Amino acid sequence: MNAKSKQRIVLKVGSALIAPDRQGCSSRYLLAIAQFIVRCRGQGLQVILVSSGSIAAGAHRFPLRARDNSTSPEALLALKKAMAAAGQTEMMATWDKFFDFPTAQILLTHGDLRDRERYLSIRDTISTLLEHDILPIVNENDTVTTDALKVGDNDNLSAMVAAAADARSLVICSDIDGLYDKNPHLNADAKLLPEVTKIDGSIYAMAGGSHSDVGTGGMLTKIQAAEKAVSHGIDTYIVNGFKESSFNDLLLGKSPGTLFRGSDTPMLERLHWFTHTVRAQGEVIVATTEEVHSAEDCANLSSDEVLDVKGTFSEGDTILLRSDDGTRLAKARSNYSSRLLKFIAKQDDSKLVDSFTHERSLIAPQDIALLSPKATPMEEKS
Ligand SMILES: Nc1ncnc2c1ncn2[C@@H]1O[C@H](COP(=O)(O)OP(=O)(O)O)[C@@H](O)[C@H]1O
Ligand SMILES: N[C@@H](CCC(=O)OP(=O)(O)O)C(=O)O
Repeated sequence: MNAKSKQRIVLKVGSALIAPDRQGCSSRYLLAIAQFIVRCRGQGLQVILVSSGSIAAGAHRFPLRARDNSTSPEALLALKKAMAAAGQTEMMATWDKFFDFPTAQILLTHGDLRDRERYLSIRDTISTLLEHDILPIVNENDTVTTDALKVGDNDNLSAMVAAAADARSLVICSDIDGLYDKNPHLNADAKLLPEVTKIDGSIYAMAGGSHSDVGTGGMLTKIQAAEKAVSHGIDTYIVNGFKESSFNDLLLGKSPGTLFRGSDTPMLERLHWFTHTVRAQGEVIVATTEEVHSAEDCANLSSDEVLDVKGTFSEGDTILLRSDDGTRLAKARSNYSSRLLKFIAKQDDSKLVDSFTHERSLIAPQDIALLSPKATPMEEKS
């Protein structure tokens, strides 16, 4: 990590702040956020903005269709994508008006981030923009995404971007003060957690979904994002973006909401990308947990240890290694397609198996990430 990139901050802004009334973009909350960005840059920080809100901002362009209850799910999805396309330009124009420095639009899908070559290209572009004092504004490319291609929410996207940019901190601006021990919209006695030192099942259990009709994911996706970011050494804040005081506090070095402190022992860059950004396209079931203890065990997996192959994947795709009792063991890259792997695993003829595997192991040794046995929702999503 070079010293310069440690000065980077990623700011994620939720839809409710962009278009609070679904009547196009509003400067009501964005002014304070824009001032925060200007002041961060004034302090020598490089800022990357991850801005949600294209759908919320574009909704008012489709008043009749959006209110029509008879619209099919397919037509609704097409409508959302059209709203995103129309709203994205409006949102970029709105942000642009606040600044006397240039902004640049970056639209990404998960398909871009999980491909190593494209990922590295995204990283280079972000760095080049920052070196030229241009503010990158990132959003998911909602118009082209499908279920298989999308990240699905901008909390996780912002953590992936923060890791790619090697940021020092990630600030997630929401419509609430931070993470509470239970959903405060449903529980009057909910308490705010000022700091979370360890993200485990008990933290995920506190998170509920979104109550608004513009937010995506609620607290669950924010915790997933924090888990991704802290393992990269990135301090992650969830703050209330409606309150100007949140930004004043942050500038004074105070945490106005919930802080998840970045790990002192961050994962290696490629391993982090593989663990937290790439998703598995299929599963390989092995006989017992005992067989996979280390990355070396994975790399040496033999065909008779493979019990089953699930899903359809190609050579070079990422797979999840699971034991037959369901334990998640590792994420790894397969050297074989699912069809060929199934065929090899079924063979009793060891000579035939050897003819396939003597030059190439089943699992590619350079990309293996061991997983903790207790799956968290973050891992289930990866
Ligand atoms: N434990 C919790 N603490 C705080 N908010 C929670 C919790 N569980 C669920 N929520 C919901 O998450 C919402 C914030 O997420 P979301 O609606 O997706 O907004 P954003 O647009 O900021 O991403 C809160 O307003 C609240 O309704
Ligand atoms: N990409 C979508 C936003 C998705 C999203 O995560 O929204 P939010 O929960 O408001 O941050 C859009 O621009 O409308």
